[in-house]
Amino acid sequence: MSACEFESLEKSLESHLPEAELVEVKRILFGKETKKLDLPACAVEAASERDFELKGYKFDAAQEQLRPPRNIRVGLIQHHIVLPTDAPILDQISAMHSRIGEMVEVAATCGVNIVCFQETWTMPFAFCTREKEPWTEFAESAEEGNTTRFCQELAKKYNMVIVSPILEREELHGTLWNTAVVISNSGNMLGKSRKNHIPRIGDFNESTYYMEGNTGHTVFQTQFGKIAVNICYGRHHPLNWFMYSMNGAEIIFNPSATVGALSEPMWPIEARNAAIANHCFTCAINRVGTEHFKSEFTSGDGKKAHHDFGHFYGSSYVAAPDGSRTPGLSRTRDGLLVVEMDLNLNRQISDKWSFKMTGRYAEYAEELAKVVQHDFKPKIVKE
Ligand SMILES: NC(=O)NCCC(=O)O
Repeated sequence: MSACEFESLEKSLESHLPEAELVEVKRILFGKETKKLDLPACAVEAASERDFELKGYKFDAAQEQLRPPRNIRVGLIQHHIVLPTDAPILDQISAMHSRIGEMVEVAATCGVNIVCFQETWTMPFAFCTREKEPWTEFAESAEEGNTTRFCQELAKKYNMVIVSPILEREELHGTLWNTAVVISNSGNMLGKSRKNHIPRIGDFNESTYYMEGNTGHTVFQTQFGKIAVNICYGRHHPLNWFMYSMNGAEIIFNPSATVGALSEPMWPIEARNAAIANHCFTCAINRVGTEHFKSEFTSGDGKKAHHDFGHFYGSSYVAAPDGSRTPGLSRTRDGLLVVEMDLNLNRQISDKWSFKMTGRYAEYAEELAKVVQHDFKPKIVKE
């Protein structure tokens, strides 16, 4: 079986382990067995008809005396590109809009309050090619673009906050960015958050296309909680998660596009660790499939030129501040993960572990200010 045919770790464990052992394995692997969420039969039926995986889980928090529970539902959507990469651009974008439209409809049936799509969801991840055309034509205005308009309609119709990561074109200066547009459940655009860290690894030649973000670590106050978006490669930077959390994020989304050979061993750890370290929920989303490009490209590794990027392994999941996590979606199929969470858990875990209270931030700030100076001398004691 090839890596791109292996559907999921959980499925494999479920089909090979005796039941009692499976319970223990899941407890160790996922922190505790996350409760399954009962989803409406019509949603399950629609997902099956529309050929995508639908899974639901629930994170509980303790009942408090002074605060009512703050239960909300998030939806994570992972998907293939719909049309081949050489189809007309508008057709590719429209096909992706229809696919997302039918998945969001199911999310609405499942009571999702905030949905997040994968990184640059309207396009193939063509940055491996280093060709500017036609890929830059996928870029749209975050404020006025068709994709934002499309999401605004969905947000209003379903009373849902939508996080829509796109390739953004800022018309005034012609600058391109990798941007998550955040749309309120009222249908208004709440704002945008640009990708802070651009990869320079493997075929992720993204610095050829767009710039490091300049929107800092914005947090969006929505009706369903304070949310932030740490786009893809930003998940390797603990300080990036940290700064969103310092600005008050209760849920940090990590819309991504990453391939198996490069990052799969890191995937289950990074967002989960960020949830633990920052007393918040994190949501990691990755696309699925293998995308083929007409022109060959090389990977700068001495190997032959090739036409495809490698396998995007999906495996989207949600992690909670207590260190537990949901099982992942499939490595191969489109999917919607619906997760109910009580946001009160963040403060409960903060009171228990107190990482923010015990963090020596003033000391770090002082030392870091010195470290970044060009004449910095490391503090090393020698015999
Ligand atoms: N899209 C993106 O930033 N990918 C970089 C590779 C990775 O972070 O796994």
